[in-house]
Parts: sequence; C-alpha cells; structure tokens
Amino acid sequence: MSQAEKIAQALLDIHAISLRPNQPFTWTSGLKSPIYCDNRLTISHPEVRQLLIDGFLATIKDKCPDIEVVAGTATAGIPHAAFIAQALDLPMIYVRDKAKGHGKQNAIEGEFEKGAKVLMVEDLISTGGSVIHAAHQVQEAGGEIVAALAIFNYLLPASREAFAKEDFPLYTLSDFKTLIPIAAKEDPEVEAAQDVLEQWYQDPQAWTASHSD
Ligand SMILES: O=P(O)(O)OC[C@H]1O[C@H](OP(=O)(O)OP(=O)(O)O)[C@H](O)[C@@H]1O
Ligand SMILES: O=C(O)c1cc(=O)[nH]c(=O)[nH]1
Repeated sequence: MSQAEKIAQALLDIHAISLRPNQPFTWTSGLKSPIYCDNRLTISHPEVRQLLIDGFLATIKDKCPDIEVVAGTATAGIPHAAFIAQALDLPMIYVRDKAKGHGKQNAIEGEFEKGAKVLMVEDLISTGGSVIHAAHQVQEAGGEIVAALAIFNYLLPASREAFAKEDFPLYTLSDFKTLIPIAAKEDPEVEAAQDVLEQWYQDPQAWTASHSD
C-alpha cells in the first residue's frame, strides 16, 4: 500500500469519511457535497496521528527542508502544525480566519521574524480558499511562504486554479481519487453512491446549484 492509500484507509477506519448523497453537506466555500472528510477526528487516534506526522515529516524532508516556522490554519490545521513544529523543534504560529474582535485583535497568533520561511499546514483542501487566505495574511505580515501541506485533497479544479496563481506549491498526503476505490471496495454504501460522487466530482458547482433549496 502506498502512503496515500494507507492514510485513506486510516481515515475510513476511524469513520472520518461520511456520505450523505440525499442530505448534502455544506462546505465552508458554500459548495454542497455528498461527501465530508472530518480530519478533526484524527487527533483522537494516536496511531493515525503518527501516520500523518510521519507523512508530513517525510514530505518536509523531501520538498522543503529549509522551513523556519510552521503555521497552522485555524482551526483544523492547528493541531497538525503543533505536532510538526514540536517534532522539528521549530517555532509555530497559527492564523485565524479573521482577526479577533477583542483583545489584541490579532489574525496571526505567535510571532516570527520578517523574511522567515513559513510552512502553511492545513487539514483539508476543497477549494484551497482557507489556506491561501491564511498564507496571504502571513505574507502581508512579512513571512515567505515556502509551501502548503495538508492531509487530504479533493483535487478539484477550483483548488488547482487557485494554487496556480500562488508562488508556493501544495503537497498533500492523500486525496479523493485514492480514497474512493478503497472505500467502494469495503463499503456497499460507497459502491452504491459512486454515480452520485462521480456526477458531483465532474461539476461541483452545477451539483450545488441542483441541490440547493
Ligand atoms: O479549501 P477550502 O474550500 O477552504 O475548504 C477547506 C477548509 O474547510 C474546513 O475548515 P472549516 O471552515 O470547516 O473550519 P474549521 O477548520 O475551523 O473546522 C477545513 O478544515 C479547511 O480549513
Ligand atoms: O470544504 C469544507 O468545508 C470541508 C470539506 C470536507 O470534506 N471536510 C471538511 O472538514 N471541510
């Protein structure tokens, strides 16, 4: 099994993947979807956490060994950024989706030096909007984004187009195209939903329009 397959299998084993073709999920981008991947559950499973950390660290060693700061995207990216920062003995920051309305009104918590090489850590890429927004905030504060790293990528054209406009690469540990064949083999519900999933995947915007109230 490849690393991407092992991680897909682990997500299935902990029931992080939910299917609701008849009662679609609403994503943060507003898209409707018959599938939801809840990476937040991974933090409750030490063996899955370790699998992810091993994957993250191998990717960092291979692709961006010179990072100086690890940035978590609020909220689901934060624990993974913390695990990575701890393992590499690096400073960590996290980026809120919007600045606090009270206290110090920070959007970025923690600190880093201008020009620092920053790795963005996110749990999941749907449109890529959340991590790209967070990366822009770090850039505005003087950080140099070296790469973005996430657990799971839907591999949607929207995210491909969004990352094509950025000057940093995205690396992900597993993805929709790896997950679905594994899920379909072990779960008759996924097997039965394959047509819906394919229809959604071909055009999530059109699927959203036809599944909105
Ligand atoms: O690629 P995108 O279209 O931006 O979607 C992915 C984002 O959506 C989810 O966050 P959510 O907004 O649900 O918040 P949370 O992390 O606080 O749970 C997920 O954790 C990613 O951050
Ligand atoms: O786009 C999202 O909001 C989203 C999709 C998904 O599968 N999982 C998740 O946590 N968020």
